Amino acid sequence: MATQKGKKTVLKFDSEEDVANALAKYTADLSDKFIKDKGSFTVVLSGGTLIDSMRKLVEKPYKDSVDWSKWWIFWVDERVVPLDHGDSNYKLASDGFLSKVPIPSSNIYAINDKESPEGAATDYEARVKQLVESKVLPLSAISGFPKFDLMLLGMGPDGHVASLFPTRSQRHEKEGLVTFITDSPKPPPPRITFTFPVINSASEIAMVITGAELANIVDVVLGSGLAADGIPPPATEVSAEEELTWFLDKDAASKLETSE
Ligand SMILES: O=C(O)[C@H](O)[C@@H](O)[C@H](O)[C@H](O)COP(=O)(O)O
Repeated sequence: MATQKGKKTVLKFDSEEDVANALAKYTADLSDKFIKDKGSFTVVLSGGTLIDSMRKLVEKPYKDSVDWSKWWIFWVDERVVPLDHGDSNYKLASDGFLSKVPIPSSNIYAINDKESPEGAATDYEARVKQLVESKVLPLSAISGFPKFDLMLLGMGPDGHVASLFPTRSQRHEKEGLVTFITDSPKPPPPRITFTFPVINSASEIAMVITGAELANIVDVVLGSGLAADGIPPPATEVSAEEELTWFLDKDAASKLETSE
């Protein structure tokens, strides 16, 4: 299957607040576009600070202007803990975002938290495949994998995205849609995660990266692409079929060459 990488754009903002404002407009504009084009908007969330970065989306004008009834929500990775556990990405998103906008609950795809990590990955993959069957999710004409409209991703200081870590095998998974890990270097250990073939089949991807603690890895990923240990950080593998957009605040971009 031919691979095609879309456009890559790097946006730098003076503050995290400016990133949040820009992310809200970007997401609302994509919502309008996809709902106009195909009647739905499929959005894949990360955990971590991303949900806080989405806070402007649940304020005016977007709270009232976005057609939330046409949104479908998924997670790019999830910790295999009860959905009401403090470590759950579902709980994080529910408390900070989903409880504030009227997305139909039947359109929100949380993991089956009664399963083992392997069982939860198998279950999530089956449910994504069912949505392809029912035409909610198209298949990418390039990769043949399910194609989500928008993925909102964070990145760890080691350059991990989702739960695809530099020294773990899951980053190399090329067949399955969803895999699992039981020894995540970032706690908690048990997680499920979309694989790179699914991530990189998305139409649009936003990498939302703020804070000085990520400045080094941002310079590696957007600069040399090689970390000190010589291992390419997983974030260097991220691409979108239409556009990959990096949203950086000044602190996260502080090590980038000014010419970037
Ligand atoms: O489940 C998770 O932990 C996230 O999906 C993870 O991939 C996160 O996006 C990065 O670790 C960045 O986390 P921060 O945004 O908190 O820095």
